Amino acid sequence: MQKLKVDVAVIGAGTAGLVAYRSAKAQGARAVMIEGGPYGTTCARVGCMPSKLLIAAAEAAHMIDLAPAFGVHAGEKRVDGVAVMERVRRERDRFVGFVLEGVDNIPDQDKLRGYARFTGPHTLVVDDHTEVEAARIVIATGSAPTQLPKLQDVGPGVITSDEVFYWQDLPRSVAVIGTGVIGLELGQALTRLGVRVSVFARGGSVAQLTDPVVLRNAARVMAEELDLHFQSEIVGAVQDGDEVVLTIRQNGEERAMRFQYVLQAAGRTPNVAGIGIEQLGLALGANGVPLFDSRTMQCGTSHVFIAGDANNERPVLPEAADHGKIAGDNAGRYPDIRPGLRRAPLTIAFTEPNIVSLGASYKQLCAPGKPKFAIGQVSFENQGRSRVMLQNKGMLRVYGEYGTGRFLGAEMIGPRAEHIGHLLSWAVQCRVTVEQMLEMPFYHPVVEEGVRTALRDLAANIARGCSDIDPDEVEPGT
Ligand SMILES: Cc1cc2nc3c(=O)[nH]c(=O)nc-3n(C[C@H](O)[C@H](O)[C@H](O)COP(=O)(O)OP(=O)(O)OC[C@H]3O[C@@H](n4cnc5c(N)ncnc54)[C@H](O)[C@@H]3O)c2cc1C
Ligand SMILES: NC(=O)c1ccc[n+]([C@@H]2O[C@H](COP(=O)([O-])OP(=O)(O)OC[C@H]3O[C@@H](n4cnc5c(N)ncnc54)[C@H](O)[C@@H]3O)[C@@H](O)[C@H]2O)c1
Repeated sequence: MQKLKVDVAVIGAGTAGLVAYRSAKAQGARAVMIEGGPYGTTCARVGCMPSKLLIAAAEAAHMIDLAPAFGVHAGEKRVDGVAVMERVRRERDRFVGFVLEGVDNIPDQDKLRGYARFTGPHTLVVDDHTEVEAARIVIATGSAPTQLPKLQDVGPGVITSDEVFYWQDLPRSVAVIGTGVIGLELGQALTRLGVRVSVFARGGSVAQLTDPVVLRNAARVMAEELDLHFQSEIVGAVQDGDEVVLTIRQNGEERAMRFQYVLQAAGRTPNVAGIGIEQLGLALGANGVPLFDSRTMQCGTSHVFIAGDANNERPVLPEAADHGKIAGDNAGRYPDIRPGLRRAPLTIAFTEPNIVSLGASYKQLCAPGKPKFAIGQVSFENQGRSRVMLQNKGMLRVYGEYGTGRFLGAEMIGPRAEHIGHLLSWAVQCRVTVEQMLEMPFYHPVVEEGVRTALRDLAANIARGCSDIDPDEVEPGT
């Protein structure tokens, strides 16, 4: 077996791992990056980029459906599934190509191919061909789609999002399990592209929303377009030829339905099982993830750091990059550990309307021991510009601190919310007050005028010292 001795070993060459490797090198460390799967990152290969490519095609199809309401008629709509998927794969491969170029530029002696597992606190074995002794280690192993026990070993018709972006054609029908970000983004996109889609949720969650008022609104808005079934339990599934017979229990009644595919979108599990993590002797938290400091990415006081989806803190791309930088810097300059830059939280589901949370969530603000907070809100149903664009759906709720008047966060479903989310998360990070936000420019006619309405409502409630919160609405959603 080949033996290697390094300052820093990074496990995983995804976004977090690549950034961690480069950051450790920049600190002057002798570093090696270990990758067991294909290079190219989850984001570019089977995540952010191909999903947004599919959504872009769906938006084009949707504009044709919407056009007659403006008096514009485009003729008969035809979706060429082969061409749609060919563009998704071609453009995806282009994005992956940029990542591969970056990997090619890393010296060969710094790259190891194979799956790493711990054999001791400082030792890793890679696919039984190399033993690595590392003074410090960064775990950046990402996450994998959660496999539902009721759908195990059914057959080729039960898939995850990983398979979707290798399709050669659009399927006839898909059952989506889960109303999280993946389920709603892909479920809506496929519906708009003419695929028969039904979405099943075991509870009532909608993407990352926790504010019960926004959540109810979002459930209604999404159900206007999607065949959405909340409170549905999977009873079982059987592969029958090229279809899956899926049995669902809803309101005590069982129903069997046929779909070409059943897409599991029930969350992602951090890849920390099966890598010998117990060899590290670290305290483990939920999902077996070592307890770590989210400012330094250090696990306990050890020489081990954890970054990206592997730590399950905020499993989105910008956070993976930030985690990787902090972990790599600290692993490189160990034992000089420093807190790195953490930004205001921001998550965006690229559904239409977009679903966004930023800053402190409603659920976080409702946590035991937290002081009361003020709420302001606006509906986009009669908002000027939203109506002009025929996108007058959804609502925004904004949160502020009594006394200081500081802006704390927001949850929303609404038009252009991906941009409004940025604006508001920057305000959270700048720690401005609601009054200061209202002193900023607002053009006309823009969706941001709706944001101003919500902020005015919030400012008034802060000034009054109380909000009109319905007691039925204080229980945060999930
Ligand atoms: C369908 C989908 C859509 C998404 N859309 C968005 C979006 O729009 N915006 C957004 O911000 N985020 C999005 N995300 C989330 C985003 O893709 C992830 O948060 C991000 O890619 C995580 O990066 P990472 O470096 O932690 O993991 P990865 O990129 O998965 O890297 C982990 C690497 O570790 C390797 N590995 C695992 N175990 C081992 C081992 N034992 N030894 C060696 N190598 C190992 C894996 O092969 C992998 O290459 C999406 C995710 C999905 C699935
Ligand atoms: N736009 C984006 O930023 C984006 C897009 C896609 C994915 N992602 C990332 O990928 C992660 C995974 O996405 P996701 O949609 O799979 O997860 P999610 O956590 O957003 O949603 C999971 C869904 O599955 C349901 N569920 C969980 N366990 C279940 C069970 N046993 N049976 C039935 N349903 C069950 C949940 O109720 C929920 O509706 C997200 O957390 C996000 O970080 C981000």
